[in-house]
Amino acid sequence: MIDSEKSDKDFGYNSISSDNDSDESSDKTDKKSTAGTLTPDELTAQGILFFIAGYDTTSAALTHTIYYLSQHPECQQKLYEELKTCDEFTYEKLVHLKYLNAVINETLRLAPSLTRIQRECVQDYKLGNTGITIPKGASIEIYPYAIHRDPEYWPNPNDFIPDRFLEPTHHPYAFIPFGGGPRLCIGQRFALNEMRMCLAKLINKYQFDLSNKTKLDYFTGSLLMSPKELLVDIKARN
Ligand code: HEM
Repeated sequence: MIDSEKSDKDFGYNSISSDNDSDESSDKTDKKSTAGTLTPDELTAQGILFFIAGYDTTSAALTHTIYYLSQHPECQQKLYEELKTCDEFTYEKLVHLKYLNAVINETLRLAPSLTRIQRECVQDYKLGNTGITIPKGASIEIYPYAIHRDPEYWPNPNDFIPDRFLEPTHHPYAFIPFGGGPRLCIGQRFALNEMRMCLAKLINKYQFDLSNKTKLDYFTGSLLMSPKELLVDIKARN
């Protein structure tokens, strides 16, 4: 869906933490890595990033999916019916379940785990015919949350309507839960597989309903849309 073949230069910007500047923020005493190697600081940073980027994002997305499905029992039923048509839950089979994928996409549209993507402009860049020039050095903040709810691209933008992803016609950059360009989320495929498997197993066995304790509160002060907890009623299906 996203043209990740395009280079950042096509858009006039580079990722903030590009290879060239990655050493600037690290301890001056830390040895610079040479091509093909990582310093201990870089290894630690990558390890921490994988925990934050790889765990919290997916758990937030799964929490939101259960929340929306509890709010919309008709969508949950439709998903359950689709799952019943699948003889075994394998990655290969789940990837073809259209409604399951639509539910996940619609969840990531309404609640993109990462609300903000950052870039730094590396050269003056004219923004089409808008008359706006982004100056070199400017920090660029891209808000998937706002783009995903723009009524210009999404009719009834605040409503949970998985069907809109069955035959999607949206502009590719109107849906960017995993970012875009060369720094697109490296874990996108893994995360989607993980979510498909987890949801298939959960919805196949259990029914989730809103309870009078259901309330979505978020941890604040982070880039992540990270729910504190989700209390819902759970019934085992027969
Ligand atoms: C639903 C789950 C996930 C969402 C919504 C998500 C979203 C994102 C977004 C928006 C970015 C920034 C992309 C950009 O700057 O253009 C990103 C980067 C990244 N993600 Fe994910 N992510 C998810 C799961 C994962 C998983 C499972 C992993 C690892 C196993 C992962 C690893 C990373 C890493 C390492 C980066 C930095 C890539 C770079 O700067 O080159 N993410 N993710």
